Amino acid sequence: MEGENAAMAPLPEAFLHFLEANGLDPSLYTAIDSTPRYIRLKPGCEACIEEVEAEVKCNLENLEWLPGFFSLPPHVQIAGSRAYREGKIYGIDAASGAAVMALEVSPGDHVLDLCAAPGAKLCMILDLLGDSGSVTGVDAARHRLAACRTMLQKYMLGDQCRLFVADGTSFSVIPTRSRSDCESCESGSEERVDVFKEWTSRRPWKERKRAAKTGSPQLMSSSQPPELIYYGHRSGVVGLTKGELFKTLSDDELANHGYDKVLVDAECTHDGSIKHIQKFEHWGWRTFQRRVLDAERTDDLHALQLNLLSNGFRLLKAGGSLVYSTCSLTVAQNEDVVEQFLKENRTAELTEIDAARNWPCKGGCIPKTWRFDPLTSRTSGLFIAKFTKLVI
Ligand SMILES: C[S@@+](CC[C@H](N)C(=O)[O-])C[C@H]1O[C@@H](n2cnc3c(N)ncnc32)[C@H](O)[C@@H]1O
Repeated sequence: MEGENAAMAPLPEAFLHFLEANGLDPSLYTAIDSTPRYIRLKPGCEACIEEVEAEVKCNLENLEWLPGFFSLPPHVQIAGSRAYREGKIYGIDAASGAAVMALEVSPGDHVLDLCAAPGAKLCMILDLLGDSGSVTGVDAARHRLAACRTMLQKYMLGDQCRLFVADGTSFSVIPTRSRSDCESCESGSEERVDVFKEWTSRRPWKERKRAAKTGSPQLMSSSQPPELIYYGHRSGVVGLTKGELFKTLSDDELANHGYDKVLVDAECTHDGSIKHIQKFEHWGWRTFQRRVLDAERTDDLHALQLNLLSNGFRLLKAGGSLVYSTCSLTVAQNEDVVEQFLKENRTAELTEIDAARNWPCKGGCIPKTWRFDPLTSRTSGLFIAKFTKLVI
């Protein structure tokens, strides 16, 4: 069977070609099998560390540079542990945690997560948010966003969150601030009928019939309207009319009424992701070649990444911050996208990430950008850049 006994060394020919074409050193991947696993403790569950250690039969090592994160030996499985089932710990790589920390989420922020599923970073944002503010999660893949909704329910994090199946390159729904905060967003003349009530998982009969008729595409395209698949009772949706929820604003209005923080954890070739590489060891490298390395897809991805970044930035308020990350290590999907984006957006400024001073990672090919990789950082691979929207 293809992929059976596939070892990390030597790497398959197709992957080596991909690395060479992208100027990446294959030795980055020699540490994959010894890279630790990471967990994040749910805030308030600090007392359960010993319980987790006893269950997984190893010590949890505190990551000094990333609050709430612990490393475990690579072979340890957490999915069967009681702490995981009970929602006290999350499985999330430390590099992903760093991307969220770079956002510097403050209580009260309205945060947009433009490629949110399956939701490890979204949950961390919600844990950092405190009792006020909101998080809007968007993803083009319905089944992946449905998994994200399940995760919100498991970790009891849904109150201040709403989830839209939508194309992030054209998504336009503004944050739901309190109505008095946003007078210009109000549609005074609109009759307040048909307002959103408390969310229920049971869709009305009419809606189910419509969905059955049209079918449910797996990936949302930019021509389809966003579909709200979940909202918590403190997400700001309850009490709004459809017209208010989906009201769009001009770019000038967005400068005042856009999101405070935006995360664009963009779709990519996943070539830096340990989880993906290990998945393909199992599935077979031919699948990897077809699904990941295909040149045409890589070109499309570059445009998709730039469009996601540009639209995320458009929805940011002036003075707000955006973090762009990918789990690819290629320059084409990272620094090239950043440079092109800066050329096209004069109000965007690449920003220093203060926390990065303590991160075990390397600088990117342009100043103020960062690269995690298994060899340097003992984490999965991740590129991180942060932008501020200038007030002009
Ligand atoms: C790297 S994953 C995001 C991981 C996620 N941030 C997390 O922490 O769990 C990229 C996501 O982008 C989504 N995606 C791909 N194209 C998209 C688009 N045009 N608009 C929005 N999301 C898209 C994919 O479905 C995928 O879930």
